[in-house]
Amino acid sequence: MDSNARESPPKKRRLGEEASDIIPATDLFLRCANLILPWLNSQELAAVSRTCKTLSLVSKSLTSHRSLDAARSFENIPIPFRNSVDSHPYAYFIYTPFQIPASSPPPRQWWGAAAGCGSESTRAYLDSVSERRRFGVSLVDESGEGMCGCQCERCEEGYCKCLAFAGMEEIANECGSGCGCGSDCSNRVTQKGISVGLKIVRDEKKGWCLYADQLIKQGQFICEYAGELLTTEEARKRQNVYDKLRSTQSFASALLVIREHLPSGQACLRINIDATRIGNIARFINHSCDGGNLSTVLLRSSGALLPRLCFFAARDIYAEEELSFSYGDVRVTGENRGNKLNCCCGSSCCFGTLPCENT
Ligand SMILES: C[S@@+](CC[C@H](N)C(=O)[O-])C[C@H]1O[C@@H](n2cnc3c(N)ncnc32)[C@H](O)[C@@H]1O
Repeated sequence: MDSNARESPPKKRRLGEEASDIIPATDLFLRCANLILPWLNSQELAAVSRTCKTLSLVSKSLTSHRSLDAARSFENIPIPFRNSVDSHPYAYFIYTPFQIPASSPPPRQWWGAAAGCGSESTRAYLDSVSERRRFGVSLVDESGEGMCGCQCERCEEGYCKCLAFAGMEEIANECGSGCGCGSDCSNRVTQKGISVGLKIVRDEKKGWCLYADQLIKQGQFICEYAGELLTTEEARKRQNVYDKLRSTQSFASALLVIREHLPSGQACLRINIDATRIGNIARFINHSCDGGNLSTVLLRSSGALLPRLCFFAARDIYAEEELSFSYGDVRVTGENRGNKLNCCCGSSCCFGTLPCENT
């Protein structure tokens, strides 16, 4: 027998090891990559993809999956990114469909791969989302015996006679965790998540923008503004950091300060929601000096401590229209911070600068 044609010696097996148990090293490497890479943020993914061809291919596939759904299956329908302006395929942030307490450091989230151990943790989180039914921070104890709420079994859209009779019409607008009606109740429109076609489109001047991807009828619910709930002290700290980042690089923050005037007219509740690191697709809604095409409503489900900022269509909105609202009055709030941003809303009444809150 020719020495070149000699068979290589059989691979040594450990006791009890079957031939079918041996996974080729490349397969094992690929499996590990598919388990680990979906947990990485965009910068980490880019760094890893430069190390070898296999990781570059896995990263490419993850990137294209990520660009197909900013909402990572947390919403009823996917919300894709569209970019014909530069080379950013998607924006990286952690997705939450509702307000959550501030988290430091931000958690990791599985994104971009169809199935695996990470997708199970996403599934568990999704189940807890539907369990909580978007009530927000609650005043109702675990047993469901609410401080407020009703025993209704059926309510009309936008109206529950128990909430009105209890003298709570100014405070609670939707049924919540203390109510007897179920999640199918028609007085829980904003708790059911996003049901209109949307997409996130890149603009040269404004960065990412939220667009309608279908006709949205006047009054239809779009989404709520979800993110981390911050104390005012933490909001001020973060705003300083964001201002500094913005002065050295292109950086878009999404920290919103909301003031709720309570029925007495005297007290004012201040809510700071930061969607910069953890948020939902509302973080892509840009400012328009003419008020835009969205109306904002502070909605509180019965039993909830804090209201939620919800966006509705202020008029019929056509597919391919950008969604926008007014961030505030530029003449009142714009004076205070030096670091002003140019407004590119394009409306005929544009003030030239973006409103900025002195947090
Ligand atoms: C809540 S984010 C909106 C999404 C943002 N465009 C992005 O790329 O992530 C707010 C930031 O968007 C930009 N922006 C919003 N409205 C704008 C406008 N009318 N003109 C220019 N930039 C705008 C500013 O950088 C602002 O700080």
